[in-house]
Amino acid sequence: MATPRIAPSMLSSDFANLASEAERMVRCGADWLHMDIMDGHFVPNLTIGAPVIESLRKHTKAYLDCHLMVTNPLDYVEPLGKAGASGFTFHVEVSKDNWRELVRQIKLKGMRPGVSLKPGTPIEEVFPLVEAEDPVQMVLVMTVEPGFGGQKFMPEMMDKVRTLRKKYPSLDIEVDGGLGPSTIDLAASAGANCIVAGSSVFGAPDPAQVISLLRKTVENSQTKY
Ligand SMILES: O=C(CO)[C@@H](O)[C@H](O)COP(=O)(O)O
Repeated sequence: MATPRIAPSMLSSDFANLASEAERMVRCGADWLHMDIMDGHFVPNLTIGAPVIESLRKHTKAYLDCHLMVTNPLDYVEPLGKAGASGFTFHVEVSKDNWRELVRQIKLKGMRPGVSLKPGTPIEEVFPLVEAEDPVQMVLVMTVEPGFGGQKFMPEMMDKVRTLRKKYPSLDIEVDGGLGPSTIDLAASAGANCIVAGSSVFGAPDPAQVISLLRKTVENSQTKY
């Protein structure tokens, strides 16, 4: 069984107070901190890069789950490894020719490799990466178009999660976009165990309560599939 991981998306935090926001999320029960790295090219938004991860690393020991929404992920491996990133999840759409090299480099730099796919990308495209001799260790199924927080969850993406869970019982399957108390049932019952949640956590009067509810829902669902 895959371990439940609740990962608040720091994209919804107050970037001017990133260190204290990170500490607050850890105090509220976050397992991972989800860091959205966007290059303004792969997606129409620009966020943070290795220098910010390096600064944040000085203030927290938390697992920094980096999601690379960038056109050239290979360029980010060395700087992010040095900066102290924990997970490095790249997009399959831009890595068709070099994913083996990417996975190799990510591991070499001490990070955990993951692959992500946009809503329009068929799930079959990630199978070779999970089944490789040197495989990715997580698949991140996007449940919104990547680029911005606060969008509506796409329930039709749950077919992808179900397919993955059936094929790979112990794989880390992460979902990202529009997750919160009203959508977690669908994601958890489909088989997701890593839950990224931005606005539902940061916008809640009691983020700890939301994080706890997300975790309990994942735990309860795991006994049923
Ligand atoms: O990667 C992304 C958006 O591209 C996400 O991580 C969002 O930041 C999630 O935010 P919510 O949909 O939970 O508000």
